[in-house]
Amino acid sequence: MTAEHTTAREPELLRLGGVSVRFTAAGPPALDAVDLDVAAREIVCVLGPSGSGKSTLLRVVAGLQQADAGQVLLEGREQRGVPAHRRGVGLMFQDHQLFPQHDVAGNVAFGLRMRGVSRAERERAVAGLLDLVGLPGTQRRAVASLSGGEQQRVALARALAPRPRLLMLDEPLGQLDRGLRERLVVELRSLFRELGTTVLAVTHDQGEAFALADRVVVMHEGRIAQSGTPLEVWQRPASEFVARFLGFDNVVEATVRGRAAATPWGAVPVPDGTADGPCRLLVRPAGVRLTAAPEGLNATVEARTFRGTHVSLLLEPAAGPRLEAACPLRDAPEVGARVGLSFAERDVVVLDAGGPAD
Ligand SMILES: Nc1ncnc2c1ncn2[C@@H]1O[C@H](COP(=O)(O)OP(=O)(O)OP(=O)(O)O)[C@@H](O)[C@H]1O
Repeated sequence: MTAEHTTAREPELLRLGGVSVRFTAAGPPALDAVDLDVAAREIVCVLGPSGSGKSTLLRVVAGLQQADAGQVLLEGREQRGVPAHRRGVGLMFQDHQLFPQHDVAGNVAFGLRMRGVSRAERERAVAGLLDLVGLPGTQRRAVASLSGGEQQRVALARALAPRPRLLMLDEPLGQLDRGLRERLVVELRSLFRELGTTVLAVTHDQGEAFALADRVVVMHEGRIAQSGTPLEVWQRPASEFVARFLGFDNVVEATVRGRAAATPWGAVPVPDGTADGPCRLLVRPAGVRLTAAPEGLNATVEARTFRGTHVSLLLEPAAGPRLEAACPLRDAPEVGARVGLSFAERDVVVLDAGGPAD
């Protein structure tokens, strides 16, 4: 350990510095000089499309994959050469791999038995953990007799049992149906908060990431495209890639001059302080306001989709590409209706330079 890691400031619980992994000499790296810090008790969710390097990142931290370059530090200590079982990290994978020949207690106690914890202590710990995950008294149940959601909780109890300093979850709720996932994710968050667990989770489901995380890290082609609180990333996607990944498609070329940008949709107001010149611009659907035609930009309603809290409208404007608008239920016009459009500055985001997402 070098001197800079022993200075006054507590080191991050996890620090990745310039971590690269390359599986093939010819292709792009799976991880490309990734820097990432995770503070103690922080819940970080890594989000990204398939193949962006999320699992590889977890595997490097766990010691299941060697980095070709860069450093992994846990509590300030370089982990190169430290085997997976000595890193003090817990892992829970998508297919939770419970041992079918063991009952619930046998599964939860697995890591404790490996560490030589006494039987009485194991029994106490298992009972406590099963209470914690909402499965009290299920010690003797066969894992095959449990529902998917219950098995997921057993897997979680097993991962928590050795009290890992860092808990890593790979698509933790991937197999479960949406309703159960939404409920479990809320439970997980409060459980981690209560225990003060530091969590690094990987998911391709943005709803899950946004509900679980203190901080969301969006990956693209082995690099971190954006890191921020769920609100920051949602409100201010940094690039066109992140915007489109989150499902925002109202992105156009624009030229900013003062407080407005010239776009194919006409003039769009931009936030104060935006630099003059060409850029890519996002208008979040909530910022596309409907007015009575023929005010503003005229458009026809092509489709409407009920989203529970609002209606999503697909609009064909008189000029420029199609637009999505989010509209309150009671105000949603019918398909075929002609409407006028205006744009709300607070939902306009100037995106970082860089080519359009592929
Ligand atoms: N063992 C391996 N050998 C060769 N290539 C690999 C290996 N593991 C991963 N890759 C490649 O590295 C890249 C990153 O893969 P990784 O599994 O980390 O992505 P991911 O974001 O977790 O994807 P998914 O969401 O599909 O699980 C992909 O291009 C993948 O094909």
